Amino acid sequence: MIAVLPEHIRPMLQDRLPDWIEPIWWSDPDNLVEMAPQAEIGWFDLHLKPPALRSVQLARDLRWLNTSYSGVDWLPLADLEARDVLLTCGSNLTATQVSEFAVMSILAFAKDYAALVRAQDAHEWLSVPPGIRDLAGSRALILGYGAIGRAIARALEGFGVEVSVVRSKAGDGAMGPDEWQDQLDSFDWVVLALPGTADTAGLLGAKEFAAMKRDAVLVNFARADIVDQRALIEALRERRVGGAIVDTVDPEPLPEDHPFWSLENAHVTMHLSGIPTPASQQRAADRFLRNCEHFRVGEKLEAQVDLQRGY
Ligand SMILES: NC(=O)c1ccc[n+]([C@@H]2O[C@H](COP(=O)([O-])OP(=O)(O)OC[C@H]3O[C@@H](n4cnc5c(N)ncnc54)[C@H](O)[C@@H]3O)[C@@H](O)[C@H]2O)c1
Ligand SMILES: O=C(O)[C@H](O)CO
Repeated sequence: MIAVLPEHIRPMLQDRLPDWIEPIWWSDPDNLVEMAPQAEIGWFDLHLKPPALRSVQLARDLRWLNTSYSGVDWLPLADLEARDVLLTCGSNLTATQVSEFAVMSILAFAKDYAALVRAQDAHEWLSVPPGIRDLAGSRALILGYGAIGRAIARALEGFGVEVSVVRSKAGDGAMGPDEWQDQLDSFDWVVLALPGTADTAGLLGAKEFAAMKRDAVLVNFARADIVDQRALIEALRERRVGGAIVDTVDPEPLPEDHPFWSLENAHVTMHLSGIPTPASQQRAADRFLRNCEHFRVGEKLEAQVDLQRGY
């Protein structure tokens, strides 16, 4: 069976692929578009890049599509479902690194680490700390309690933060999707770790920012369109919220004159938190090989996306 696979994963896969797989290695977007029509199994990693979508469209023999990305909102899910294509994603492959980025940014915001760096650059000895927030004793609401939400919760709890969580079904101490809105005024950090789906689009807008504590910080390591970007910019300008840490923004990359660059209370982390590292790529390769065995015998695949639900 022909599998069109990424060249950069080749060293981790090559000698371990089962003999029923005939690999074809792609290395750049044009190359992928060219090879896609042959793919029965495809591993396409080109988040938000037009050639990825073109390749999915051209791969008419595709039976299983794999991606290292956790969020699959950029893929034509209804089309894949209509074509009976199985989709596996990168859920849990980068959760620890995303959570490290999230907690780093929260700490940097709390202590105003950027001001320390600026002071050092200016050879200026500060006599008072620029940031006076403590994590210990603060309260965080984490929306989305999957791989990333859980990793962020564990890390924040380690700093003494009191964490409340929301997932798609209430239970085991987690709130359900409609139970958090009227409690927004009790959190210092509102952290998004949700998938981008029809249900989560525009989940936070002017109404939610008005309900948050005036010094609360929105932390978005999920998807930009979960947040009404315009309303967030307005809330930041008018200081109706304390700040925002945004890993994902719309558009990406941000244009030169975008307000997020210059708003003092906005911290931009440039969607870098989930960029694959050698360790996460190794995990991706190992999972792909396990999934080859599941696929061969018709078993459910690891990290298989529910195409109707969208994650
Ligand atoms: N910033 C980055 O670089 C980066 C990296 C990886 C993932 N992500 C984003 O983070 C998302 C979450 O990743 P994950 O691996 O933790 O996913 P996951 O599938 O493990 O967890 C998703 C969680 O969201 C919950 N959820 C879904 N819809 C909900 C709703 N309407 N209300 C409340 N909870 C809901 C689910 O119950 C689950 O707990 C991804 O879909 C992706 O969009 C971003
Ligand atoms: O979903 C993911 O894995 C990251 O956001 C990269 O797109």
